[in-house]
Amino acid sequence: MSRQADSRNEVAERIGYITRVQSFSACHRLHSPTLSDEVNKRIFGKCNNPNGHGHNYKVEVTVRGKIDRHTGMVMNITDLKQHIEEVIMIPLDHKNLDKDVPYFANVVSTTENVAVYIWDNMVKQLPANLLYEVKIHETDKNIVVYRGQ
Ligand SMILES: Nc1nc2c(c(=O)[nH]1)N=C([C@H](O)[C@H](O)COP(=O)(O)OP(=O)(O)OP(=O)(O)O)CN2
Ligand SMILES: [Zn+2]
Repeated sequence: MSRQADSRNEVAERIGYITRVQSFSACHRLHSPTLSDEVNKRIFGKCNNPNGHGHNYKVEVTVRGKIDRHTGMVMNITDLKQHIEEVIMIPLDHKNLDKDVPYFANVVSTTENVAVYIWDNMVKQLPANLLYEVKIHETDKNIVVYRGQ
């Protein structure tokens, strides 16, 4: 091993990324309380159906941080699983997002806003500066990324 590599092994910090994937099922209706019924129908089309529609969402939660030289981990995935259970599964799985989740009473339940909801709650639970990205597959074709900006 070269001297440079030796010195990197001794002092340099390695940055790693961990992604945990979690699926949940929920229904919703795209409808903005700040727009008329007519405009809602025009903008959201079939997704404004008064009785709603459902998705099998797939969420990817990514954390970024130093690989601890003692544990070999950015964070323990067992802990990440527990946070995902509390932030995603308990409040959102098998729920009507608009009616069961108070946050969406006045916030349109687009996938962008679901990603913001997950980010805002996940960031409260994780150690500072660890959360990197929330990616949601609403369908196989519709994917949203939010990085807290
Ligand atoms: N910017 C956004 N646009 C739309 C969202 C959203 O969350 N953000 N959501 C919807 C609808 O809720 C719905 O998810 C769209 O479903 P659909 O068009 O059926 O999904 P696909 O594109 O995968 O289906 P195809 O019919 O095969 O194209 C709409 N817009
Ligand atoms: Zn939808």
